[in-house]
Order: sequence, then C-alpha cells, then structure tokens
Amino acid sequence: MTDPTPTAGTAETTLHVGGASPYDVVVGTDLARHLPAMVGDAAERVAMVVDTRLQPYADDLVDILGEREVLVFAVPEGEEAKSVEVAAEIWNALGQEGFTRSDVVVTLGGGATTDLGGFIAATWLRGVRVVHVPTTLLAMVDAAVGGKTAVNTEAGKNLVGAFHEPAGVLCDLSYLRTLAGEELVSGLAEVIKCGFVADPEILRLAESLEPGALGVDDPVLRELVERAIRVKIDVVVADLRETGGRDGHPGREVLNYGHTLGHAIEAISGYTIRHGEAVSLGCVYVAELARLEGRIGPDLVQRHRELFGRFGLPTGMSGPSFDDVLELMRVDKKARGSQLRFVVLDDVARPAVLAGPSEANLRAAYDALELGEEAPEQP
Ligand SMILES: NC(=O)c1ccc[n+]([C@@H]2O[C@H](COP(=O)([O-])OP(=O)(O)OC[C@H]3O[C@@H](n4cnc5c(N)ncnc54)[C@H](O)[C@@H]3O)[C@@H](O)[C@H]2O)c1
Ligand SMILES: O=C(O)C(=O)C[C@@H](O)[C@H](O)[C@H](O)COP(=O)(O)O
Ligand SMILES: [Zn+2]
Repeated sequence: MTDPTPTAGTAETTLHVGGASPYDVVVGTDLARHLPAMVGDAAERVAMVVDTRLQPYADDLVDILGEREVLVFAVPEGEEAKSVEVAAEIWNALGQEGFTRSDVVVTLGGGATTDLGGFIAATWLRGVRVVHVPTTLLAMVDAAVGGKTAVNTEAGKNLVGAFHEPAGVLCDLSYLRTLAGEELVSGLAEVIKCGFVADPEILRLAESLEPGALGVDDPVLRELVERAIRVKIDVVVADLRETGGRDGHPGREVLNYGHTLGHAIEAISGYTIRHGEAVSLGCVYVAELARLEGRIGPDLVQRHRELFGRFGLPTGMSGPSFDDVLELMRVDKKARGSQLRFVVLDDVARPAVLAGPSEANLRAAYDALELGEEAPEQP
C-alpha cells in the first residue's frame, strides 16, 4: 500500500503519486496556500475551469495566485459540462487569449468539472499543466486522481478523452460542507467499490458508519477518503494507461468495477442518475453475474446489496430494456471486438476479468437487478 506522509503538526496528509509524472494529492482543510506551488512559477496565466455553483469559491483561489492573470471559465453544473461544445468554447477563448504551453489549467468542481478541465488541459497545445481542486467526495477519492479525462458524446459516456495526469490535487474537505447528502452518498459508492476490489478494511469501516449521521468531520469518513485514494494511487502507478495487470490482476481496469452497466445506465437516463448511483447498480449487477458464472457465492452478492443499500444507494431498478443496455455495454472501453469484458470478483479484494459471458447470464443478472433479488441459475 502507498505510504501516507502526514505533514507534521497539521491535519494534512500528503499522498504521493509516483511514476513518470509524479505529483502529490493533499488531503485536509484550508489547502489553498498549496496552489501557487502546484501551478508553478512559469505560468503567467491560469485558466480556471469552475462549476458555476462553485463560482463563489473561485475568488479565494484567484487571490492566492497573486500576479498571474486568471481567466475564469464558469461551466454548467455537473454532467452538462462534459461536452465537446463546452470544451470548444474554452479552446476558442484560450486561442483568443494566447494561452501558451507554460500556462496552467486549474479546475474547481466535482468530477464532471475535473474531467472536462483535465480534457481541455490534455488537448490544448497537445497538453498543458493542470491542477485539480475537487469539491465533491467522488472527485476527491476518484476523478481528480489518476489522469483520466473525458467528455460524453452521442455515442456514450466518456468515449472521447485522454490520459493526462495532474501536477497536483488539493482535496480540501471543507468544500464538502455545502455538498448535498445525495452527492456525498454518490461519492461513497466509489469508496465502497475500492473496498470490494482492493481494501476489505474499507468495507468494515463503511459497515460501521451510521448512514444517517454521516458527517463531514467524521474521522471515519476521513479514513475512508484516504484509503480510497491510496487504492486508486496504487492501481494507477502500476498501470496508468490501462494496458493490463500482472498475474491475473486486471490492472487499472479494476477501478472500472461496476462501470460497464453503470455507464450504460447513466447514458440511457440522459445523465439524470448520479454516477455513484449508477456504479452501485453496476456493482450489484456484476456481483450477480459473477455468482451466475460460479465465481462467488450468494453471501458476497448480498453483502453488495446491503452495503450499497445501507447508504440509500440503489441496488435494484426497473426501466431500460436489457437490449438497450446491452447495446451500450458493447461500446464500453473494456470490450474487445464483439467480446464484452467485465471486472468481477473471485472474492473480496480478488478481482479478475470475465471475458465473453453468455448472453443468458448477462440477461439473468439484469433480471435480478430488476427483481431486486437473486437470479435463478441458468441451465
Ligand atoms: N476521471 C476519473 O477517473 C473519474 C472517476 C470517477 C468519476 N468520474 C466522473 O466524475 C463525474 C461525477 O463526479 P461528481 O459526482 O463529482 O459529480 P458532478 O461534478 O456532476 O457534481 C455533482 C453535483 O454537485 C455539485 N457540487 C460540486 N461541488 C459542490 C460543493 N462543494 N457544494 C455543493 N454542490 C457541489 C455540482 O454542481 C453538481 O450539481 C462523472 O462524470 C464521472 O464520469 C471520473
Ligand atoms: O480511474 C479509472 O481508471 C476508473 O475507471 C475510475 C472510474 O471510477 C471512473 O468513473 C472512470 O472515469 C471510468 O473510466 P472509463 O475509462 O470507463 O471512462
Ligand atoms: Zn466511476
């Protein structure tokens, strides 16, 4: 596991991400003072990509950046920001402003904003420095770390994007104070995902949390945040570009646990369902699938239902037809040719890739999601 380096005398934790482009992820409160060093001295200009809802918080960051000229781009709230059209507006403005390779993008917002801002940084002049200041739990534990960037298109979710690592990430937990309870819970889905694929202690901690009393200052929440980030760091350091793992481990694809169905459901819903909610459904689905494939027993499937359900995350649904969902799952990035591939578990923290499951099992697992109960074995 990654070794956390607590900053002496403060409640900050600095988690280092190694590799070819190393950077730090700092977790704590009042972290804005770290921003200038992460942006660096070479930048004369900063393009700040800000979720409109977070605009009131941008001023503090602008002030701390001192002499640098800051161009603030307020983008639509949430998933609406992740479009080629929004990216193109910002590319055009950067062109008009003469934004150069020594200038820097800073993002302030949830995962939709960090994905969009990261994508702009990855593509403008073929890549400029980016620093992420995530403001949702989900973006702190997942989206801002690891360098995946993307926009959505008609074809589906995140199908256009690039790997582009940040120069630094500031996870300032004070932002979570204004976050709606449903958004906090949506972020917990990615934390629980990390527990199932890599860190059983996360599951134990989540099972000990009182869902109704989930507070931003709760030390258990802080521990969950740091544990989930460490899981992510360990995975991306080993396989940044998702080329594959060793000894049967899926490599970076492991972080896609629950996302094959999850992304399909998000797209079908017109992005009205939250990402973490879709991941919750996707994890229960793939647990059912693993059971039907004889890889796990009903107890572990039930643990998925109970743990996600404990926080009010959805574990069953009815609505989209299986055929519509299947069509979208076929454009998932893990697919190879006509073969669908899923990250599944052989046990807690024992992930594997399941390639080419039968359509009968894919359908039966979906039926179980619709029924909200265990699917019968397929003949
Ligand atoms: N790149 C990656 O590795 C990665 C990982 C996980 C998820 N993602 C992406 O992240 C996105 C989901 O991120 P998200 O859950 O943060 O959603 P989001 O960015 O859509 O934010 C959710 C909502 O919270 C609001 N919000 C943000 N910060 C707030 C705050 N501090 N106070 C009050 N409201 C606030 C936003 O305006 C929005 O309405 C998805 O697009 C998903 O695909 C990317
Ligand atoms: O970082 C990763 O790798 C992940 O898969 C993390 C996921 O939680 C995240 O939603 C990611 O954006 C999905 O990636 P995609 O490659 O399926 O678009
Ligand atoms: Zn995700």
